[in-house]
Amino acid sequence: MGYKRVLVKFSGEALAGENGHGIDTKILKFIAGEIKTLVDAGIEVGIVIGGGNIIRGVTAAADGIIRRTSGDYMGMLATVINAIAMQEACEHEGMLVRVQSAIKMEQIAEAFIVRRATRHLERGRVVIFAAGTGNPFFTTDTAATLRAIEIGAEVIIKATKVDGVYDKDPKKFADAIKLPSLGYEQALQDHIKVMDDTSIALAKENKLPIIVCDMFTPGNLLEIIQGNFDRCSIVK
Ligand SMILES: Nc1ncnc2c1ncn2[C@@H]1O[C@H](COP(=O)(O)OP(=O)(O)OP(=O)(O)O)[C@@H](O)[C@H]1O
Ligand SMILES: O=c1ccn([C@@H]2O[C@H](COP(=O)(O)O)[C@@H](O)[C@H]2O)c(=O)[nH]1
Repeated sequence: MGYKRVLVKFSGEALAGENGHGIDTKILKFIAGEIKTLVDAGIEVGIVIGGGNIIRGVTAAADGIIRRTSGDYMGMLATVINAIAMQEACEHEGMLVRVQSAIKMEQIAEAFIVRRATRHLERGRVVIFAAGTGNPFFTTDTAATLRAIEIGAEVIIKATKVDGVYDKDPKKFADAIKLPSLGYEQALQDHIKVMDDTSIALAKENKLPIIVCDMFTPGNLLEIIQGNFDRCSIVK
């Protein structure tokens, strides 16, 4: 068993590394190396990267000076910055990469066209989907789930700072218990937070399994995609 076409959503926040903001090129290089192991294994890879290392709409709008919609567009632009950085890092590792943006910006990225994206994937190119869904009030988790469904990915993998889904936030509670496998309904009822409810509902409706794993464990992504679920959680 194993997957042939996957969508991996990487944490934007984690790109910042120890700086706490911006982009740490050592982390970019590490992630590109992990993506290369998938491409070398013949897996078709779509990618979404968050924007939390630069700006989130909710935070930008917190004191009422910036409107939420503007903050969200700023957040979507942040994901384009991350996508371009990741494209560079992947090309540096020798991969063929295309960035497709949900907001038109023809000088720096292709527009998102699903048929074109799938053609790139068939040809072994990594496709990075930028600018989220192109709409405010959504997140890159939802954008990643949407793109996964559109391109016919067999799974969405949320590669983040925790190694799975817990009964409560493990970054806040030392006694949090890991849940290796859970149903969509439970994930929605418990508001697991590691993925937002909109993305879980969309995945549920389209029977798309969600895997949550640690993005910093070398070899983790390939192992999971090849069918070893020991070091992750699966929502299905
Ligand atoms: N039930 C839970 N199980 C696991 N992690 C949880 C849970 N509840 C909250 N979290 C938190 O969710 C975080 C991951 O999701 P979040 O979308 O916030 O981060 P991200 O992957 O860095 O996203 P972005 O790309 O927007 O920066 C984890 O770092 C963890 O602290
Ligand atoms: O479809 C989308 C996706 C994202 N946004 C905004 O961008 C930021 C960054 O994305 P994260 O998922 O938080 O990493 C997000 O906070 C939103 O403000 C959006 O509006 N629509």
